[in-house]
Amino acid sequence: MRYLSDIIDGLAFTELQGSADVEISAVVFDSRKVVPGCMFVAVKGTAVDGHDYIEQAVKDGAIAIICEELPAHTAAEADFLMVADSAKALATIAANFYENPSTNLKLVGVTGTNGKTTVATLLYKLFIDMGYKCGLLSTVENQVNGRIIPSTHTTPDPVALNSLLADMVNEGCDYCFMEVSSHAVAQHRIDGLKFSGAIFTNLTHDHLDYHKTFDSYLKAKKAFFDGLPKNAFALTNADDKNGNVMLQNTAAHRKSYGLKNMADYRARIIENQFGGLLLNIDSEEVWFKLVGTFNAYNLLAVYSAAMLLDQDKSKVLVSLSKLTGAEGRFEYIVAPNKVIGIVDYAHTPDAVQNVLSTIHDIRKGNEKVITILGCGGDRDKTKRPVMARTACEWSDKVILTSDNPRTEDPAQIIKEMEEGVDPAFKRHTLSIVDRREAIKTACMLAQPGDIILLAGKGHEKYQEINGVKNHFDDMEELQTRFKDLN
Ligand SMILES: CC(=O)N[C@H]1[C@@H](OP(=O)(O)OP(=O)(O)OC[C@H]2O[C@@H](n3ccc(=O)[nH]c3=O)[C@H](O)[C@@H]2O)O[C@H](CO)[C@@H](O)[C@@H]1O[C@H](C)C(=O)N[C@@H](C)C(=O)N[C@H](CCC(=O)O)C(=O)O
Ligand SMILES: Nc1ncnc2c1ncn2[C@@H]1O[C@H](COP(=O)(O)OP(=O)(O)OP(=O)(O)O)[C@@H](O)[C@H]1O
Ligand SMILES: N[C@H](CCC[C@H](N)C(=O)O)C(=O)O
Ligand SMILES: [Mg+2]
Repeated sequence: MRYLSDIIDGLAFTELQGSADVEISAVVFDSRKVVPGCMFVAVKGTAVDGHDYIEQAVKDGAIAIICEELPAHTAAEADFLMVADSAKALATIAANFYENPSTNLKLVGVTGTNGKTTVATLLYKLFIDMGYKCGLLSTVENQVNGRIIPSTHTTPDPVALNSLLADMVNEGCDYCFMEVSSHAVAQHRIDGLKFSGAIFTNLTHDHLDYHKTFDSYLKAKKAFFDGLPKNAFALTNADDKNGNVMLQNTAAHRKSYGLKNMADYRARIIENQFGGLLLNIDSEEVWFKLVGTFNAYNLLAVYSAAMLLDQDKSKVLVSLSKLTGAEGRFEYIVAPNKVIGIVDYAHTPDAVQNVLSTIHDIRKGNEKVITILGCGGDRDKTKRPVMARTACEWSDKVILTSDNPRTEDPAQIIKEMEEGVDPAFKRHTLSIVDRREAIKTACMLAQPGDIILLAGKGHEKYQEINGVKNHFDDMEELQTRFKDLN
C-alpha cells in the first residue's frame, strides 16, 4: 500500500479537492481497470479522452483523480488533482508508486527505426552470459532474469513499465535493457525513468501516420537523448545521417560507433556469409553468428555499450561471438530440395532493402530471390508503395500479400503497395491476399537453391484481422511447406 502523498511526490498540481492523505491501492489510466481505492489518471488519447470516464471511475471506486480539467461535477468521494499534462504526470506517479525502480538498477534504452529489438536482446543475452541478473523489455517479449512475460508493446505504458522494473529490482537484477519507441517518447511513457545509457541505431522512414513529418519523428527520438542525466552515456551511430543530432543537446557523455566515419568505437567487415560475420572490431578479429551489414552495426552498438558499462573487452567478445539474434530476425531454414527460407521482421523500406541486399551479398551464385511482403493496416500508408518498390528492385519475383490488415481492407492495402511497382516489373509480381496461400505459391515456384524471403511479421504468432488475432506463424508455415519440397 502506498500513500497519496508518496505517489504525488515531485508532481506540480494546481488544485486539490480533498486533502486527506489516503492509501492508494493501484494507479490506473483506463476506467475499465479501476479497482476500489485506486487513483485514476485521465489521459487525453488519440482515440478518446480519458476525462470522459472520470465519473465512471469514481463510481467504480477510484478515490483520487488526476486530470487536466475538472469535470462539471466533482464527486465528494474522491480527491481531484489538476495537472498541466496528465500523460507526464502518469509517468511520475507510476514511478513513485513502484518506488522509482529505475534508480535501483542500470537501465539502458535503445532507440531508432530498426535494430532496437536486436540490440536490446543481444545486450540482455550478453550480460546474462557474463553472469549478471538482467531484465529485458522488447517487442518480442519481456524478461525478468529468464522469466518471460509476454509483451503487448515495444515500450510498455508507464504503469506496466515501472511494475516490470520493480519486479526486476525485487529479483536482484543489475541491469535492464529496453527498447524506447518514438511513440513511447511522444506519449511520455518513459518520463519517470532514470537511464544509465541510451543507444541510437538509425533513423529512416516509418510511423509518419503518427508523427506526421520526418522532422517530428526525429525530434521524438532526440527528446530521449535530451532527457538523459549527465552521468549516463549517449551512444550514437556515427554513420547515420542523424546520428549527431541525437547528441546535440544531451547532458550525457557523448560516444559514437561506426563502420565508415570517425567514431569512438569502430569495426570493419572482413567476411559476410550465411554462416555469420567476421569483423575486425576495436582491432580484434572475431566471428559472429549474425548475418549482414546491418547486424555489424547492431553488434558494434552492443560491444560499445558493454565497454561503456565497464565490461572486460575479451570476455565481451567471447560471449558475443556465441550469441544468436532475436527471434524472427533473419532466421532461416533449408528444405530437403535446398530451397532456403528466411523469416525476417523487415517492415520498413530501409529494413526491406537491408535484408535483401544482405541476401544478395551472401548468396553463392545466381539463385533466384522470391520475396513475400505485406504492409500493416492502421499504420503509415506512405511506406506501402516504397516497400513494394524496394522489394521489386532487389528480388526476382515478389508476392504482395497481407501483413496485419487490422481494421483496413487487405485488398486495398495491396493496391496501395502495387502503386510502387515499376510497370516493367509487373509480370514478376503476384498479389495474393491470403498470406498462407502466398507462402504456398512461393514454395511451388522456388527451384532448388532459390531463396524465399518472408518479410514483415518475424516473431509474431498471429495475424490481426478486424480486431481478432488469429494464430499465424511465418516460420511454422514455412516449415510445413518445406517438408514437401523434395
Ligand atoms: C497510437 C498509440 O500509440 N496509442 C497508444 C495510446 O492509446 P490512445 O492514446 O489511443 O488511447 P485512447 O484509446 O485514445 O484512450 C485515451 C485514454 O482513455 C482511457 N480510456 C479509454 C476507454 C475507456 O473506456 N476508458 C478509459 O479510461 C484509455 O485508457 C487512455 O488512457 O496509449 C495506450 C496506453 O499506453 C497504448 O496502449 C496505445 O497503443 C496502441 C494500442 C498502439 O497500437 N500503439 C502502437 C502504435 C505503438 O505504441 N507502437 C510502438 C512501437 C512502434 C515501433 O516498434 O517502432 C510501441 O511502443 O509499441
Ligand atoms: N541496424 C539495423 N539497420 C537497418 N535495418 C535493421 C537493423 N537491424 C535490424 N534491421 C532490420 O529491421 C528488422 C527489425 O529489426 P528489429 O526488430 O531489431 O528492429 P526494431 O527497431 O526493434 O523494430 P520495431 O520498431 O518493430 O520494434 C530486422 O528484421 C531487419 O530486417
Ligand atoms: N512496431 C511496429 C511493428 C510492425 C509489424 C508489422 N507486422 C505490422 O503489423 O505492421 C508497429 O507497430 O508499427
Ligand atoms: Mg522492436
